[in-house]
Amino acid sequence: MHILETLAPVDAPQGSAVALGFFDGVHLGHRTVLQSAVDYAAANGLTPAAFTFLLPPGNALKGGRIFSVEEKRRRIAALGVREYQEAPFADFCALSPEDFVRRVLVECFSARAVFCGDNFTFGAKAAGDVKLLHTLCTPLGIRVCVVEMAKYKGETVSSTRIRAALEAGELDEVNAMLGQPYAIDWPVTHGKGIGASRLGTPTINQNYPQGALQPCCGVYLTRICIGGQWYPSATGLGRRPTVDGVDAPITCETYVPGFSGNVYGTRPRLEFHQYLCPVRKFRSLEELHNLICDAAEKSCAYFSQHRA
Ligand SMILES: Cc1cc2nc3c(=O)[nH]c(=O)nc-3n(C[C@H](O)[C@H](O)[C@H](O)COP(=O)(O)O)c2cc1C
Ligand SMILES: Nc1ncnc2c1ncn2[C@@H]1O[C@H](COP(=O)(O)OP(=O)(O)OP(=O)(O)O)[C@@H](O)[C@H]1O
Repeated sequence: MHILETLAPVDAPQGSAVALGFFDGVHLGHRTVLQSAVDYAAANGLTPAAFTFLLPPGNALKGGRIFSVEEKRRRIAALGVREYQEAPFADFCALSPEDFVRRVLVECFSARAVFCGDNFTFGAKAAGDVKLLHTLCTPLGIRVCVVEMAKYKGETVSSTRIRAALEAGELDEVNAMLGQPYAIDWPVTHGKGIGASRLGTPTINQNYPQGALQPCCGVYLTRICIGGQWYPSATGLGRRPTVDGVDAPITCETYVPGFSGNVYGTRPRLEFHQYLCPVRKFRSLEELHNLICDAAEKSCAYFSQHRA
């Protein structure tokens, strides 16, 4: 997938079929939009493309980010999008709906067809809706394809709903709506070294950056990809009441049984598969050690049954 980080013409000599949206989570609905554009492009000799955008970290327009920029790109690339435009929000947010169609769809994408869901809005202050998109695109020979809204348990899937489920610790619901396990890939940082020196369970620390949505604190069964290999693992996300004060920062730490190696500075992918229990204050480090080993055993058992 070719990534353009500015509002500039993409490589689409025969024109493109473009999926439109922010796509945080690349959830079931987003997948339908993106896949429809890819399929339409293949059937009509067009370039499969997506238009999305970057919001500054503190921007609350879309809530906390479900995925890193890289994770979102990875999932969209896997669907077959070839030209991916990720413009800074500030570069186009003041455009009127008419100017959005001209500057973005015509001048950047040479769009022949655009794909979105029923709730898609565009242009300054989200003034344009699907009806206006039809009105503006049809005379220009751009086909507007509105996909059916994806539902889960009878209700529309949305990034907002997935954020709420993540915060509530409803990981099964989250993963069902995403269509793939929730995952992070934050850089590995140094912890206090207690895990390796005093607990016998060294951990990989991947703390959430500003602007990222932090899921419900707790202990999770996870798997982690290091050097191209997946390992069952157990992750503690929370304040570590056993070793830290109550107002210490939240950390995200993963114990990978059987793994030893230096991963500082790398960005391993960590997939969350099951919520196990809340984080607790233990009376001794031994009890904490037992919890971590027990969670790791459960993870190994889980992945020996569920080949992902
Ligand atoms: C699977 C797992 C579960 C954890 N659960 C808890 C917990 O319930 N209570 C707690 O105080 N700390 C918990 N932790 C965090 C540990 O306190 C932390 O990993 C340990 O102190 C090592 O910290 P370090 O990275 O600074 O060396 C957990 C860690 C893991 C990996
Ligand atoms: N459930 C869904 N089914 C089909 N398409 C959807 C669905 N949800 C969103 N879309 C479409 O996917 C594209 C990206 O949408 P957007 O990123 O705004 O997602 P969202 O899930 O509605 O997010 P939020 O909850 O943050 O508003 C848009 O074209 C939108 O219309």
